[in-house]
Amino acid sequence: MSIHDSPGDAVSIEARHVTRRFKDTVAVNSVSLSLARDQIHGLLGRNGAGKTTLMSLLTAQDWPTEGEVRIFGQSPYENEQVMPSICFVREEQRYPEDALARHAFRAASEAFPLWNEELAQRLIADFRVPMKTRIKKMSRGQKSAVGVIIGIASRAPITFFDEPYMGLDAVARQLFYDRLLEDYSAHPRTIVISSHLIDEIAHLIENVVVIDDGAILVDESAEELRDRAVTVVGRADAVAQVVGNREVLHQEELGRMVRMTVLGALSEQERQLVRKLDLDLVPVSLQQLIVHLTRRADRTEPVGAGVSMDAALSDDLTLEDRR
Ligand SMILES: Nc1ncnc2c1ncn2[C@@H]1O[C@H](COP(=O)(O)OP(=O)(O)OP(=O)(O)O)[C@@H](O)[C@H]1O
Repeated sequence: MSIHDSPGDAVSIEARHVTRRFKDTVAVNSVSLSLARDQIHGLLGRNGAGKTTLMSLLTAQDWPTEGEVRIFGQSPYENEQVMPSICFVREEQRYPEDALARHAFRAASEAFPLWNEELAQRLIADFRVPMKTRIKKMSRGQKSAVGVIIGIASRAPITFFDEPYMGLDAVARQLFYDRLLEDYSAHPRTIVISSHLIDEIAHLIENVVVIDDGAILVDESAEELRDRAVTVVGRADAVAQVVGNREVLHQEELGRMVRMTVLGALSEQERQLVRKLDLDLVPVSLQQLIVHLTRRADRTEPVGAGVSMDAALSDDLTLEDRR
């Protein structure tokens, strides 16, 4: 029995007050995080927020300046039980000078005990990976496809994808999402994806982690997060009546019609009003919500000292309170 088979442990990776400094830059600032096992986590944040650094720490590819990372309850460093459980697909993966795709796949098949060759072959055909071209000479999208295939076919109990879509066209990205979800459903494991294309991966992710300026801003289920805001569509005067003085995240107008996304769930009474006024409620876009939260954090100091998203999103605050 390998360590990830051990029953009862709901957490696959835990970070305790993890800090990573590079000279004057604090890339990750006292982050504490527990990643539930067998879920797909989205790691989101702006450029330079600390995503790649945090991923390197959580996969034990890098050492924290302070704090501790535990994987399946163990210290991962030079731990031969833990390391084969982790596959980290980086944006800029380096391969040996003369390597062909088959060399990379063979190395992965040797490194990851749960590697599935049949799945790998199917993905190679799906992504049309040229098998006779050196990886170095491949296009960006083809290189990304090699990484994505390794990430999926490794079936590693912990798989990280750091912006895996670089250079992949829309068809190939969709293929990646579909194949990942298919294989994850049949073989659940812990997956962490960092991406700027939030709405593209929104349907995949079950838990959302947002990092900003090295600190965790949001760590909650995608469902809970979505429930914190609502989009109301219909006649402008009727929409205004329903949303009251809630904070507006986004608004689009088309003549007398308006589509307004506001913070704060609707009460049953307000839902009745929505029906009476013939308005529509549509699910809120995760991207809009996260863009808003990140912008808010930029305006509100200091994030690390407890200006939590709970406060930012609290239904109890009036617009005036928030200013
Ligand atoms: N090796 C390094 N040496 C010095 N500074 C670094 C190093 N790696 C990262 N940083 C700094 O740490 C901060 C976080 O970088 P990181 O690459 O983790 O961000 P990111 O969220 O992945 O960004 P992006 O979305 O642009 O890829 C940045 O300010 C970056 O300049």
